[in-house]
Amino acid sequence: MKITVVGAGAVGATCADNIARLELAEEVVLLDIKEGLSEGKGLDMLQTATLLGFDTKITGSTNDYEKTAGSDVVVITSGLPRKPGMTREELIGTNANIVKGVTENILKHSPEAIIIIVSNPMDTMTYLALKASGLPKNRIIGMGGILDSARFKTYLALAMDCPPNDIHATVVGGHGDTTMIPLTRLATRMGVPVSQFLSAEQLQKVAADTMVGGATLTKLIGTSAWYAPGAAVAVLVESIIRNQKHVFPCSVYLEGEYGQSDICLGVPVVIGRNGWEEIVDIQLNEEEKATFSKSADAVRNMNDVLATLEA
Ligand SMILES: NC(=O)c1ccc[n+]([C@@H]2O[C@H](COP(=O)([O-])OP(=O)(O)OC[C@H]3O[C@@H](n4cnc5c(N)ncnc54)[C@H](O)[C@@H]3O)[C@@H](O)[C@H]2O)c1
Ligand SMILES: O=C(O)C[C@H](O)C(=O)O
Repeated sequence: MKITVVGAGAVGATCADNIARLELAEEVVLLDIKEGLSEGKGLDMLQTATLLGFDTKITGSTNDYEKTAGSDVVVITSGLPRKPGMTREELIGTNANIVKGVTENILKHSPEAIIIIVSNPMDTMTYLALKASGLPKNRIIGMGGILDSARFKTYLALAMDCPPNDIHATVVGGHGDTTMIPLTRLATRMGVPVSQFLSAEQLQKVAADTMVGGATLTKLIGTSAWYAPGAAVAVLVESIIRNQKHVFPCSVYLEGEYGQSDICLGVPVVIGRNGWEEIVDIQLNEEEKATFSKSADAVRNMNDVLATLEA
């Protein structure tokens, strides 16, 4: 197996590091436009192999797509991150061109690849990659919901003072400060509804903290997060490579599911060797359906901006 990560910045390098440690492929290629960055970070990572005991070749590449040829999975993280006070949506002007160009270059050398989109605004970048590539819909996956769900579980665990791994909870909808939907009603602590442990006010605060989880970190760090995003990508790649069939919330192309069409939005999907293989219907209640529909409207408005950029 061969996996390429495009963008050797904070998120891309963390993805590559996790993927190498998990030995998900014989070779991981890290590509960036900044001269020497991916070669340097790749070599640094490779020098952890004897310390951490993994056996993955790591190749750096300054914009040479020949080196990515024959990749089974490609993760696109190239593009600007937001600064404190910004929304992810404000990145569209710069990142749309980057994501489109990278997608085209990747496919010239890896026509069979499954592509994971990380660059923001992620749902719109996923839609753009799908339209620009013409690939079958199951091979384009936007990563956001896995990260948002990890944050949701973390905040729930902190509020209940319990281990995060005892929590099952999911976030659907868009990967935006106002578009993501933490499904509080369905969250459980080992199968017991979290409402049995937390008041309505506490649950509301957990949901609100989850929604601005990325903004909170951006304010603290000065740029956006990378440890949890890198780990979230790695578990997604692992489910593909090892055909694990995990159900993860991912941004995928909807054709009537959840009442939406011609849009990429976060819903639970089965992830296996073919990419996303099936959409799982959560059976949202009326209130959740209305929130999902509002989230879709906001993402669709962003998708409409793409046409103005191309003009
Ligand atoms: N979907 C998510 O859950 C999620 C999570 C975290 C970050 N992000 C997004 O991921 C992106 C990257 O974040 P980061 O913190 O790693 O930023 P970063 O600035 O650290 O790294 C981005 C890298 O992309 C490179 N790049 C730019 N144009 C390129 C091109 N045409 N080809 C190859 N490389 C190119 C840059 O040189 C840079 O090294 C941002 O858009 C950020 O908003 C998304
Ligand atoms: O918050 C951001 O801008 C980056 C990313 O989408 C995140 O949620 O960490």
